[in-house]
Amino acid sequence: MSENILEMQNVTTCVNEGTSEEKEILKNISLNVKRGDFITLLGTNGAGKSTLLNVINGSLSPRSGSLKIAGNDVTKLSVVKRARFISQVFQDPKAGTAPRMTVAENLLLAKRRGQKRRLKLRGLNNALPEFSELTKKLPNGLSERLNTFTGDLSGGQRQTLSFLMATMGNPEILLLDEHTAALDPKTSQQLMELTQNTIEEKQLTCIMITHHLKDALKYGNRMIILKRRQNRA
Ligand SMILES: Nc1ncnc2c1ncn2[C@@H]1O[C@H](COP(=O)(O)OP(=O)(O)OP(=O)(O)O)[C@@H](O)[C@H]1O
Repeated sequence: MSENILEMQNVTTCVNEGTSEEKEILKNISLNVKRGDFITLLGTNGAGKSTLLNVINGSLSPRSGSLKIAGNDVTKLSVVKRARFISQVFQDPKAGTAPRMTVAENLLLAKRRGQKRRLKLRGLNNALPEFSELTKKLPNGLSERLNTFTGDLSGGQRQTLSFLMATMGNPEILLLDEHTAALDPKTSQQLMELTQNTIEEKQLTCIMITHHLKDALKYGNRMIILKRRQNRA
């Protein structure tokens, strides 16, 4: 398959625009991502990797250039509206889940993503067998913690849950921003294996930021290295 799922054309981004602190972060970046690509994104601290993901997820608007996802021009689309195409897992295990909700409640929210919001989490009991099945093969004993508040989970369990929630709806693009970096080596390795298996099984398109060249070479089919611009502070 050679269809481009993401087309980024000459994107330039700027922070603190119009002030003395104005700074260009990305300049004229063009990138085509094919459906099914698993891209690993490397670069030194401050090179602009997270900024690139922020432009894709819509939390940062480009100063110039354009962005298409699945053929739709999303350049001016808000983060919320882009959420039907994109899922992201962040480095911080606290970022992807609601701490005062249980694992099962979080999963139900993820399952109903894009549907009309309801005040009550109806249907939770009916969904429990499905969630039990979904989590059974996952590392960290998550299937034993379905009724635990996510705030009481370990970092590894929480990050595994965030990853499951991000991928259960088969997003067009999965963005991983150093999602294993806060975990111990063994847990990090388990989550990387889960990541690779899920991407393969669901044939997802993924861009993953990592600082580990070994992981970048092992897991991706394409590697991109962002270089920090010399004239930037
Ligand atoms: N809102 C902002 N205001 C000012 N500077 C910013 C802002 N966002 C990013 N930057 C700067 O832009 C540059 C790129 O940041 P970014 O977080 O994208 O880098 P990165 O490659 O992800 O770095 P790291 O590997 O450390 O996470 C950095 O110099 C950062 O300080």
